[in-house]
Amino acid sequence: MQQFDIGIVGLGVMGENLALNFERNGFAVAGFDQEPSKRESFTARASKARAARSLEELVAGLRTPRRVLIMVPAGAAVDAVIAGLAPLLQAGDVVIDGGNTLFSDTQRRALALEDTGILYVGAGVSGGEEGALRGPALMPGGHPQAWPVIRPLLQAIAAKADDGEPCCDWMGPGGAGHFVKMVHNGIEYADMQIICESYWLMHSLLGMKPADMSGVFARWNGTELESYLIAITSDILARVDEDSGQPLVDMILDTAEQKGTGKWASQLALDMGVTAPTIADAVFARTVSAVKDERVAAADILKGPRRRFEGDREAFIEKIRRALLAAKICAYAQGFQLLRAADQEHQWGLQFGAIASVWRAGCIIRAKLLQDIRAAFGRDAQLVNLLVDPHIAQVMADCEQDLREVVAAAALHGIAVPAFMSALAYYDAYRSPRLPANLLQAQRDYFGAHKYRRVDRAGVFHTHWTQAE
Ligand SMILES: NC(=O)C1=CN([C@@H]2O[C@H](COP(=O)(O)OP(=O)(O)OC[C@H]3O[C@@H](n4cnc5c(N)ncnc54)[C@H](OP(=O)(O)O)[C@@H]3O)[C@@H](O)[C@H]2O)C=CC1
Ligand SMILES: O=C(CO)[C@H](O)[C@H](O)COP(=O)(O)O
Repeated sequence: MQQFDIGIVGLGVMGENLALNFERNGFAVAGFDQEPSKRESFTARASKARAARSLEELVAGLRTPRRVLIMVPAGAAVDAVIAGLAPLLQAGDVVIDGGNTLFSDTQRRALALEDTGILYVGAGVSGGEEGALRGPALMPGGHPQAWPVIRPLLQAIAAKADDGEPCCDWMGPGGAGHFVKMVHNGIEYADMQIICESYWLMHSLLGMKPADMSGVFARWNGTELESYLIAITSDILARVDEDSGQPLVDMILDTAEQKGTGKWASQLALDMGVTAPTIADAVFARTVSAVKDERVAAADILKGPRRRFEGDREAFIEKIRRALLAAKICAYAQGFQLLRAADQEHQWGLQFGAIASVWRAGCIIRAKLLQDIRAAFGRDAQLVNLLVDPHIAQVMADCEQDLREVVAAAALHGIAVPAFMSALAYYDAYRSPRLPANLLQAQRDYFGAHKYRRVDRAGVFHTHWTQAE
């Protein structure tokens, strides 16, 4: 009997919780996982949802047009699931990949399914385990005919912003949904890194203990910085390790891992010629953390300053807060630049205000600041850079001196704050009518006859630099 509204393939952290979310919202759900223990735990947690023993059984139980959500690890597993599903489905059925898939893989898969009439969707899903269960932010994109078929279900399970709007909107055709999610994660990487750098400055420069820093982050969460990541940072810093009795954060090895979305965002920024250094530096901050043994050995060889912090500690904590706000804005500016470039290249018709809207709740980067960002794109939907919106530019003007002082203090005390530094460099470069690229062009022309353009007349020019005048 065809009784299920949606089938979910992959009942791991995300798939199982999304299934329970659909069920709570009144939808009949069937799930399948290749791992029998996952099917059992799913059946145990669900009230009416069923675990199928095969893809055939899953598909046979779905109402038409069938809706199948794939929540397996990105890459080969998605291809394997599609290969299993496609022969079982028919034209008009919808397949949604909700994993963190590279957008070009989504475009490739959509193209491969085109002749079958199966409507393929790549949906960004954010919110982690808790978000999946209680209400994630959803960023679907792909075959436009799929949207009316999946919209009622996705908008029902999505987080709701303060104004009641569901944090789920159609991003555009092709790989638009997965591209938007990748940029979300790039911003997530940068935001996490500047929060870590703030913690590290308070630890290294001010000698603060995690419990005290937890209080600082809790206080900050009552300001313009209010966000999920600031809130969880406060919680994390307050947690005591049951085994050692020490703050748990001090017992965690300082080597960061990553699954690839921040790297893709940085690679694509380079490919598209978009300046996104704070996102890239957040990725590099993870890679340098990962070479722990090298860092420990280098610490005995490489010298740095030995200074103590002298100054007003409370005033410096406030400077860090304001630097964090400025750097966070720079990270968002870079993320939206990336979206803008991709939109121009792929003609997706991305609505930047709607994207900011969707990120207001449910997702990992949810933050009060997104209200301002949404308002900025409301004032000018084609805003060339978030930084030049009048309100955002004023916030930057209010905080830029704090960012400078925090970066300067870090540099003078030998504390690595790469994301803060690159945010400041981005801001200064972007607001500079002149940069030293004139000399760079001359160097390129000198050694490679690459030519340059002049400030006083049109055309391209080459100078025989080694010939006497
Ligand atoms: N965890 C998170 O916070 C978030 C994750 N995501 C993305 O969502 C996707 C899923 O993540 P997550 O739930 O954490 O991953 P998990 O590893 O927890 O779950 C994936 C599940 O899919 C199963 N699976 C793998 N291949 C197949 C297959 N061919 N057929 C059926 N089942 C299969 C796995 O089984 P087995 O264990 O046997 O391999 C596993 O049970 C990923 O792309 C991830 O990046 C997105 C947002 C947040
Ligand atoms: O997509 C997510 C949140 O939005 C996932 O949690 C993702 O795993 C985070 O990336 P990484 O594992 O590389 O830190």
